[in-house]
Formats: sequence, C-alpha cells, structure tokens
Amino acid sequence: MRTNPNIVITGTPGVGKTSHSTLLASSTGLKHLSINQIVKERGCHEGWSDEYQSWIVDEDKLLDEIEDEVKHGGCIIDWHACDLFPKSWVDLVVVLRTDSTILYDRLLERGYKEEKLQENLDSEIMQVLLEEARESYDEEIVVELRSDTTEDIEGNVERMERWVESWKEEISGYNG
Ligand SMILES: Nc1ncnc2c1ncn2[C@@H]1O[C@H](COP(=O)(O)OP(=O)(O)OP(=O)(O)O)[C@@H](O)[C@H]1O
Repeated sequence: MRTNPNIVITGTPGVGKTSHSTLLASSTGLKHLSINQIVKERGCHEGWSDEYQSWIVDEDKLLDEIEDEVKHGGCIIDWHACDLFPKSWVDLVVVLRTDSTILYDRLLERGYKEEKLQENLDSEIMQVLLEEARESYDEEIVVELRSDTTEDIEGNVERMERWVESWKEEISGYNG
C-alpha cells in the first residue's frame, strides 16, 4: 500500500498545471511528473505531428515508463489528459479551470496560432477535461479548482497540501 498519495493535476493547456505542480512538489516533497517532458525525453511517442504541433503519444509505452514510480506513490502527474491513468494509481484528480478571456491571453502570449488557440479555448469552455475526469474516476476524488490569478495558485496549493497531510494521517492510522 502507498504511504504517499498520487495526485493527477489536469486541465486545458495554459490553465496552470506546471505552476501548481512545481509549487506543490516543493512544499510537500512529492515528485512532479511532467508527462510532456517524459514523453519527449523518454521517447514515449510515435513521432511529431505538424498538424497538432505536439508529439503523438504512445500511451502503452508511457504507462510502462512511469508504472513503477507511480505505483510506489508520491507522484504529481501533470498532463492535459487523465483518462489513461488506471484508477488504482490515483488518489486525487485536480482539474484546473480558467476563465476563457484570461486563458486566451495566456495562450496568445505563448505564441499559439489562431486555430490551436481556438481549439483549446473551446475545450476549456466545453469543460472537456472536467468531463473526462468525472467519467474516468470516482466522483469523490475529482476536484475542480479555479486558476485565474496567482492568489488562486497559492490557495489551491495550500488546499492540496492540507489534503496530502490528511491523506497521510488517515493511511498511517489505517496501518496502525
Ligand atoms: N492562476 C494563474 N494566475 C496567473 N498566471 C498563471 C496562472 N496559472 C498559470 N499562469 C501562467 O500561465 C502560463 C501557463 O502556465 P503553466 O505552464 O503552469 O500551464 P500548464 O497548464 O502547465 O500548460 P501546459 O499544459 O501547456 O503545460 C504561465 O506563464 C503561468 O505563469
């Protein structure tokens, strides 16, 4: 049984997954698994898609790559998808949400082209990731958090820190 929880932080590109994961990792000692980085660095892909301007992810290879680490516990899994991670791996799913005008500015600043920008905005407005999370995991472990401002990041990270502490207390009580 894990003695540290695994948390998935998901949401549309630009909502703040990396910002939240980095802060949470440094305050809790949990390990930040940036799936974007792992896909690229460990070659968990079938090449580059010019159309989507991203790697075509080989999900089986990715899961094989991270399985031992994640099963051990204590990972913050940061990615813009969540339904591929087995339920048994995951203790909490945080779906970050951002106001569409704020997200538009963030993606524009990143140099996203109009089509990709619009696609991501539509996805945020249609709450695609929230639905994906709700369909893939038990509803009590899925939490939707707002990420419009830096104060939101601070508040969300504090909330997740408290959650980690109480998860650990519960587990240590359970283990006697
Ligand atoms: N709540 C927030 N308040 C202010 N700025 C934010 C907030 N969240 C993210 N940002 C800013 O938006 C940009 C994108 O953030 P970040 O890289 O954390 O998003 P992401 O969800 O990890 O994106 P990707 O899926 O592409 O990796 C960064 O410049 C970050 O500083």
